[in-house]
Amino acid sequence: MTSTPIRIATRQSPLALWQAEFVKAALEETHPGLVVELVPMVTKGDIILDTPLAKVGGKGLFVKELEQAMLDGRADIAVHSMKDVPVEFPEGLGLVTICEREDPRDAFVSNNYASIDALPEGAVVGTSSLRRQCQVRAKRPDLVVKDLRGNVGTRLGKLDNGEYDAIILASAGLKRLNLHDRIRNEIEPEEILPAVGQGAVGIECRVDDERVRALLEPLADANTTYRVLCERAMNNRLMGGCQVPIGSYAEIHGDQIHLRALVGEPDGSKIVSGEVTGPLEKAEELGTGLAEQLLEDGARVILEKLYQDEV
Ligand SMILES: NCc1[nH]cc(CCC(=O)O)c1CC(=O)O
Repeated sequence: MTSTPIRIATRQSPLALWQAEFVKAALEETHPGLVVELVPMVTKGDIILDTPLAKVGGKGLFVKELEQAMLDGRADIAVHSMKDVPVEFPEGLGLVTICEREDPRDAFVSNNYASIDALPEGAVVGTSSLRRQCQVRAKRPDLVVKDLRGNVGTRLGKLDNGEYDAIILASAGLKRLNLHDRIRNEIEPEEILPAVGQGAVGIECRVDDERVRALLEPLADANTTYRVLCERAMNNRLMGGCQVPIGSYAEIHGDQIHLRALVGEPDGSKIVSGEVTGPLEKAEELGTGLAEQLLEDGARVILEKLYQDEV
């Protein structure tokens, strides 16, 4: 079978390349004869590596160039970590496929300590995520949280240099890069709620590209899709980007979906949390409903201060 190749626009970090290769392999396996090519690109987020992301307006920093390539016809799809995908898409593009989720939990990584609880007073924890910072500080106000940027390898290097006593990373990223052995402790959602969509890979394409959409369809995982859409509906109502202290986690039990979520002050001094359970086919309504409840319960005050705008 000869056919036009499918071109995947991708960043060049090891994790981004792993994800693009994963989708390439899945497409080629599902559609024998199909040719899939990677189109490596550099995004603004890759260039501004020294400024804390929260200060440069993290939203979408890593995806704009990939989206432009799809709009210009230089690429057909882009593969994203769902937790980095912004709420809105440019006209003509959409997220059409969500693949099976890897471990959604955060991982505690340290050369000297076994868990957050085991850290001594004043220990330095590396993370640039306000969500992680908020939950770590809420649990252990005595710890010092220090900014930590760069791709997974860079972050591990900074830990090994002794700049931090421990760092927190997504388990999924470490597992994908064959770095499972660096995980000292899988942090359960009860301790730190993961980011919306964490551990799931999603695929974006031109919404009117019927051929590509049909080719992508078999790669979708129904359960992951319900869970991530539920989490994202909650996040969308809160207008959350990756730089807002919002955690959430949806799980499926039979035909029911259970969603937990929280919004906190970055310093952990206040956390508003809640949960909801309901029928799977109502996943998105449940997410929006939980967001409304969180706003009523105090999240509105926290978020309006962060956004300096009405929620
Ligand atoms: N924000 C960066 C990012 N985006 C996705 C992952 C990990 C994999 C995933 O969640 O799918 C990571 C690294 C991390 O947070 O440690």
